[in-house]
Amino acid sequence: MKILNVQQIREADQFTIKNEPIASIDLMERASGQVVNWVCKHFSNEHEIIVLAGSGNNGGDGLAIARLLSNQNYSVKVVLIMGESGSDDFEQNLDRLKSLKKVEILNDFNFSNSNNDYIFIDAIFGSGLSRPIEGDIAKFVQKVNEAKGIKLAVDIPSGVFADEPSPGETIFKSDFTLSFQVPKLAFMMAENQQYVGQFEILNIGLSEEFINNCISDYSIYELTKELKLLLKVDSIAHKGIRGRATIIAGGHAKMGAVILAAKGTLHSGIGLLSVQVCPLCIDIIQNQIPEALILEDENDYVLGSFLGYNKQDVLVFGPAIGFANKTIKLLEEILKTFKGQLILDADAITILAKNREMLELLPEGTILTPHHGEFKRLVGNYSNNFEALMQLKSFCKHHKVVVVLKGKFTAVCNEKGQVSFNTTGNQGMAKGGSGDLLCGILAGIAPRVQNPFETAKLAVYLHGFSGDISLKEYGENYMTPSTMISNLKDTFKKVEN
Ligand SMILES: NC(=O)C1=CN([C@@H]2O[C@H](COP(=O)(O)OP(=O)(O)OC[C@H]3O[C@@H](n4cnc5c(N)ncnc54)[C@H](O)[C@@H]3O)[C@@H](O)[C@H]2O)[C@@H](O)CC1
Ligand SMILES: [K+]
Repeated sequence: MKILNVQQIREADQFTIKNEPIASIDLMERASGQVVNWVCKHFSNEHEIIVLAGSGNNGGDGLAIARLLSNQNYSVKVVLIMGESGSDDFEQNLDRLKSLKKVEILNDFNFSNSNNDYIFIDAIFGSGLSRPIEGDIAKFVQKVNEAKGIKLAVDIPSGVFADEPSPGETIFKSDFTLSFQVPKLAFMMAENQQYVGQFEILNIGLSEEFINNCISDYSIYELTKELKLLLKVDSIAHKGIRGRATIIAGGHAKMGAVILAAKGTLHSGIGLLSVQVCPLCIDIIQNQIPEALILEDENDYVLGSFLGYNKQDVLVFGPAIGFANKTIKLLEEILKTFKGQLILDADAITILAKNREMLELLPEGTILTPHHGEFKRLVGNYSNNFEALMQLKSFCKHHKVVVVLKGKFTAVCNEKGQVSFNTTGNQGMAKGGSGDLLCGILAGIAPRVQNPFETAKLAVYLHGFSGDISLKEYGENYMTPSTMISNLKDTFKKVEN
């Protein structure tokens, strides 16, 4: 699903109005109708509806929504935040609403009576927001934010800028945001979560042709039939077709990370798995992962032996591996010689950040999987996710790598600076070991997908999906990366069918 900026969405509106053709007021009616359908589906007409309308087209939507909900027998009140004169479509909808005579139209609202059955619909500002909300409107929005009731934003919460950081201090806090046709970049930024709530994209019939032709660096990942085929192998498959992976992670007393990654790789379809371990840890792996071949390191407590790896399709390096000089040298050697798919995580990323000359050795197409703390070590500090995104794109372009920046909406970026956001996953996954499992899944599918960007997007999706199953099955407290490994079973069933 493509993410478009405000300018592009405006052009898509205009193109649709001209070429469908449809009058602007009728397009507004269609958009409002979709919001009303959604409300009717989710909330009974026992709820009291309060529509907060600005004077632009977002306000126009609000007035149409008020009329249509009233026609569905909801009790509706409208508060005109900016008076009675506004855009053409606003004024036309105000006339329609007045002639309906069923909806009370107010200039202010007494919040003291509001309760949890109230639904406040924010149609104050949409994509036309051009400056922070201030003065009386800000005071009003603050009162709504403090009031009891369900909060629903039309298109975008008032005060949130769609394409850039929102500088204002007063922003409508929604439980649900019902946005038209395409998601907005702001929805993918963790700092906006408290305002956006859960977002839904409503199809209002804007020209698909126009949207397909829009160029955008941003999209939301969706699993398609073609992507599912990436994981299929011939019925005469042998382990070579499924690929060979080696995991170089952990070290003495840090074998948990290795086991989680290794299980992730095995249960994602790898043909042959090898694990490099210190001699003292061989038994642990042989007990826990009987499928794994052991590559014995010559060091007792840290990993440091370069073992060739020339038959390997994919190599994971980093989880809990530490920072011993021998380990750093091993990574350097691998960067210089390994020709397959390299996946670098955790301590490997910190090693690169501290030994910056090694960054220039990164093979093209390497997948790096930092969380924000690790990414900041690589690129320096940033204060919001829009800045992080710019850093992400420039890092990937400069080093010609794929970076998985892990967070609420994990962003996967390729060497062209194209960014795909993932929407599977949940807060129950924010636990130690979750990243190790992701590395494992990446390694498990990489040899079949054979494209680092597609591998990373799909692995992040699968990882989040199994997290979502775990959440349903076990709840956010009980679930662990280990339950997610067992839920890979249903995850792959879904993907395979
Ligand atoms: N035909 C279309 O173009 C469609 C537009 N739609 C709706 O139209 C919205 C965009 O409408 P508009 O472009 O009229 O913009 P808005 O309705 O967001 O508001 C714009 C108005 O508010 C003023 N304004 C902006 N920031 C302000 C601030 N901080 N304080 C005070 N005033 C401020 C602007 O000067 C302008 O007059 C979308 O979000 C969507 O809800 C939908 O009806 C779908 C179809
Ligand atoms: K709004």
